[in-house]
Amino acid sequence: MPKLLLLRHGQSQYNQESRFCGWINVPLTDTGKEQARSSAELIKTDPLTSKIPIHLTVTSRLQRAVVTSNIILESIDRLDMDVVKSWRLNERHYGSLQGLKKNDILQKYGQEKFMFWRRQYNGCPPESDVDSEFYRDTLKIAEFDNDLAEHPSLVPKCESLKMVIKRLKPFWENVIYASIKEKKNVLCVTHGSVVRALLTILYELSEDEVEHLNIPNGMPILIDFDDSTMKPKGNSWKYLEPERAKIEAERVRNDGLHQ
Ligand SMILES: O=C(O)[C@H](O)COP(=O)(O)O
Repeated sequence: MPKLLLLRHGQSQYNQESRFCGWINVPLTDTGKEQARSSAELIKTDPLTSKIPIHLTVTSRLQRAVVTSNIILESIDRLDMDVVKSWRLNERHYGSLQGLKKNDILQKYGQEKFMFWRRQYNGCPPESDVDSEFYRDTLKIAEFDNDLAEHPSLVPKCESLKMVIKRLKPFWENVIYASIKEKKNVLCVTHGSVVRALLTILYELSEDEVEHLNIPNGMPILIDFDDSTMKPKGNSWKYLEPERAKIEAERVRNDGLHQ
């Protein structure tokens, strides 16, 4: 039964500072690195995953995900593994909110608008100013990711979850799902919005269901695929640590709500 191990990167500098991050290429904090090591430990020891050979790792172009995957691969002694990196696994582009403190945006625009931008399926933040310092990392990724360099019209200035699903689908079909169909196990280390987007694709979540989904840092999710239908088994995904994931997801939901 092929498997997908899916997780959000460990805590980043902007997670710690409660700032909108998107495509700004901030590093992991020490806590984030520790979370990556704990994820690896869990993958190595949990009876559901300890015997599973991982065949392919996929991650984004942002260092918080790349470093999380490197730490995991080093900890499970699989630095030899093929790793595919793509902008299509990048966090949702948070437009002109990138770099700003979440609570400042809440105070300025109110909770309804704040949560619309953070969680609604069609919630697209205002566009980035392409000359601003907060757009520099976007331009750098656009230059060095071949796929994006060849399709400059795809470089985002802001994104809703709906837009993330659209740009993610080709990578899902051609890389992740293509490997799963060959009975390979895939590790995908990505970002909160991309995990939400993948779960929406896999479980056909409604706009309302995905609006209430919050993804904690560094907590592996296991998805088994049925050998004959090649669809996810059961009607939901499994966190390796479900109780802790619930608590941490609530913390993510409340990010920025208090000063
Ligand atoms: O890009 C970001 O700011 C975070 O990684 C996700 O933030 P959110 O939980 O506010 O969407």
